[in-house]
Amino acid sequence: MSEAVKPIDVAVGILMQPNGDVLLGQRPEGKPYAGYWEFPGGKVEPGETIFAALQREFKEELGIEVLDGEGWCGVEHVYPHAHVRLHFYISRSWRGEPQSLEGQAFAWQGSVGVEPLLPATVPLIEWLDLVRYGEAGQSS
Ligand SMILES: Nc1nc2c([nH]c(=O)n2[C@H]2C[C@H](O)[C@@H](COP(=O)(O)OP(=O)(O)OP(=O)(O)O)O2)c(=O)[nH]1
Repeated sequence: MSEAVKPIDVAVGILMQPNGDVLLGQRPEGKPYAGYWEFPGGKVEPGETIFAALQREFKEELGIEVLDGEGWCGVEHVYPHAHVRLHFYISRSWRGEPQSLEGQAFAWQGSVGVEPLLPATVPLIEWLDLVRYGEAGQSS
């Protein structure tokens, strides 16, 4: 079973504007979970640091340069297609305007209204609201 398989490291970036809005992208056709929404990112390549992978993915997917990032949390998830270990970073500092270089849709979101989200990302949204808006921002 999958416990013998080494998880695949994935670098995931949450770009956060001063008002708390965050950037989500929609997975393109041809990938597992096509059409699902996610925070931009991708697999870490051999020999690459997580943050370097994050910078490379943002350049490739969105044409922006991530200048700074703070490791936020790690989540492991076993999908039918892969066992992934997600490394989430929050970045408040980047250069350039996101462009859809791989044909994917993307959207800045305050309270996250796009769906469906990738299953491993769903629980993050509630935790993220605590980072963005504090306890007072919790609706229930
Ligand atoms: N980018 C991203 N990936 C996520 C999130 N949540 C989540 O479960 N994942 C999973 C889905 C995938 O199994 C994996 C990311 O791999 P990917 O296939 O998108 O990576 P990649 O762009 O390097 O893909 P490729 O080169 O193989 O085409 O992480 C998330 O919020 N953002």
